[in-house]
Amino acid sequence: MADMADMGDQRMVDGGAQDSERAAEAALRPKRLEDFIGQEVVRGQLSVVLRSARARGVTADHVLLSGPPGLGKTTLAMIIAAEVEGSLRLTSGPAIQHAGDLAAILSSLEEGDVLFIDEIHRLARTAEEMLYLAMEDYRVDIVVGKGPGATSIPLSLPPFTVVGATTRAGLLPAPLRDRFGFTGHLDFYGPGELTRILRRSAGLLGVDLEGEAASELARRSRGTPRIANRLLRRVQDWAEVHGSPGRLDLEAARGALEVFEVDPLGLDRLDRQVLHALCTRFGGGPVGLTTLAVSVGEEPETVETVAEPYLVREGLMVRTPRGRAATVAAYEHLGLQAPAEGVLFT
Ligand SMILES: Nc1ncnc2c1ncn2[C@@H]1O[C@H](COP(=O)(O)OP(=O)(O)OP(=O)(O)O)[C@@H](O)[C@H]1O
Ligand SMILES: [Mg+2]
Repeated sequence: MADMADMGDQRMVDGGAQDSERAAEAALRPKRLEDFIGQEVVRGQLSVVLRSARARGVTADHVLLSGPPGLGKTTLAMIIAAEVEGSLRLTSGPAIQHAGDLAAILSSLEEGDVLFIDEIHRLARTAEEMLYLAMEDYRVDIVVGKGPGATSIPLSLPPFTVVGATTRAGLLPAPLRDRFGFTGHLDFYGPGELTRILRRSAGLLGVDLEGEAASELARRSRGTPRIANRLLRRVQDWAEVHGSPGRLDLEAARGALEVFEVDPLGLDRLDRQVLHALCTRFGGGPVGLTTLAVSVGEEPETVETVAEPYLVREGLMVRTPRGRAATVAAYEHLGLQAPAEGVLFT
């Protein structure tokens, strides 16, 4: 794998993990499609796309992956490169400030390379237009010189595959979306899938994860493999300091969940803050996304892409034409008294 030397803003590439977290994640990433657990629909479709390309001896179609953080977009991008036996080149929307940055990357591609563009919805406008041309016609226009004397030299590119990842597919301009031959949307994992992921990770870490402990962690992982793997490491820590290293039973799982204040539904700090603000400051809503985000000191985009999808999926929050609203279940979950009057969603 030939990673780009300057990956720009590293933080963007892996969703904000620190170095140690990043290394731990990398160690647990499935490397082939057959090791990727869950997401049966997307996995099946991808398998067809990749196998067909291989059978025909052509470069695989461009692939767009969308979905909330930590569900496996980067992992799948790496798997695609491995499956097509192409070198993986990594970059991200925010790392490409100017069209020239993208031109430099494109002009260095080799046949069959997989260019992974994380957070593709954050590409600069000019870069986006350059990417259309590159994806469709395998061509890039290199501008030489400045001002009136500038000329553009067309450069043809070898066939390659773009894999774009985004937490916000809705933000991609239609012309860009249309240039992807296949779009896969990743959704939250069910407890059964998370249990399998946890077992696999425990195997790789060389720890003995008992069945009940695995189920408990799976239920409290917010439908997210990244979180499941993190919790597993915290349970490992707990077992270590409580004198049973490597033995992860229900007691260790519950102990760790308590020490690290994991909510019974697996909600994290931001989830709870958003829900709490919605219930206590806005009377359950509906309230506009921006107002809600400001009240918890976050960007609207963060609330919308990181917290909201899971709250909606768990039936704690609903999206209405007039804004976000809490459900009765949200009040119950927070141990709050639901208002006697007003619009309340069940
Ligand atoms: N289906 C899966 N099976 C096993 N492990 C998985 C699966 N999906 C994700 N993981 C694990 O979860 C971690 C996070 O996955 P990944 O980095 O691919 O998420 P992402 O969707 O790219 O997140 P972000 O939007 O924050 O970049 C990885 O370490 C990987 O090992
Ligand atoms: Mg990622």
